Amino acid sequence: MIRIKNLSVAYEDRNSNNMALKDITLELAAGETCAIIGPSGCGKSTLLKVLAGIIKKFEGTVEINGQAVRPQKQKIGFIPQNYGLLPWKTIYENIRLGVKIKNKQASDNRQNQAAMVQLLGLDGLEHRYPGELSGGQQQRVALARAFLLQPDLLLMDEPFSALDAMTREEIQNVFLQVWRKHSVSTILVTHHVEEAVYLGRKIVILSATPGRVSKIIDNPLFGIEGVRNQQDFFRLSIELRKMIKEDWSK
Ligand SMILES: Nc1ncnc2c1ncn2[C@@H]1O[C@H](COP(=O)(O)OP(=O)(O)OP(=O)(O)O)[C@@H](O)[C@H]1O
Repeated sequence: MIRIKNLSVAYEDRNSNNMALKDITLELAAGETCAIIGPSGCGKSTLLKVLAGIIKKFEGTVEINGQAVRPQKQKIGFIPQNYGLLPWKTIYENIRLGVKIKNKQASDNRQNQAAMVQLLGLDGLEHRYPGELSGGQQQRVALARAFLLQPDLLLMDEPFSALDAMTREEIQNVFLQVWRKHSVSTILVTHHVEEAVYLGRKIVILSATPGRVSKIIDNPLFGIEGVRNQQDFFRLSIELRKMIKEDWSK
């Protein structure tokens, strides 16, 4: 369970306080996915950084499974916009990085790793370097690394934004396939309404700077096989787009 209560974050500039997030309250049940959508600069990345334990100075409470955020104790997977792969390490080493840091007896995980490599279609690429892979393949490596860690919480910051439309759809499906198997609690930041409807069990709309929660939508279409081609999917996407337009023009 992820519990955020009255979270406010301000960046200290030389002369003033720059409020990035204001009074955010949000709960996410274990194994749930949540898509965050908000205008540029409203504090989405800031929210992920608080949850990842990178930003430690804030007001309010943030708990992962009943405990304050402590990345040394909890397993938090973070996929940044550029995938966060180390260019000087092979794909094999990159995938192992998370478990290697967290679990000293990482040898137990070799079987899991082989299964994950197969699930994500990375067979045969293990000895290459990130620079020798396509964007979509690098995204798969980042997902394999995050899922292998079996994190308490997975954070993804616009992870599919650099991909072309077809690859994006394919990787979204890969994400859902792996998520179904491992049910990892996931918070995903996106600028795409359809992506929010496809991947978010909960959809959170944030208002313009400083980010506040404008709406939380329980998405009835999440996880339905083939939903992307159904009328309901288009209808909800249009409704959501309308809500967002109204909210952001306030
Ligand atoms: N290190 C920092 N110091 C001062 N201000 C910052 C810092 N990082 C972010 N900000 C400011 O905080 C606000 C929120 O930034 P953040 O990156 O969280 O927004 P975002 O919603 O992720 O934006 P985008 O959608 O454009 O990526 C912005 O006004 C930004 O200028």
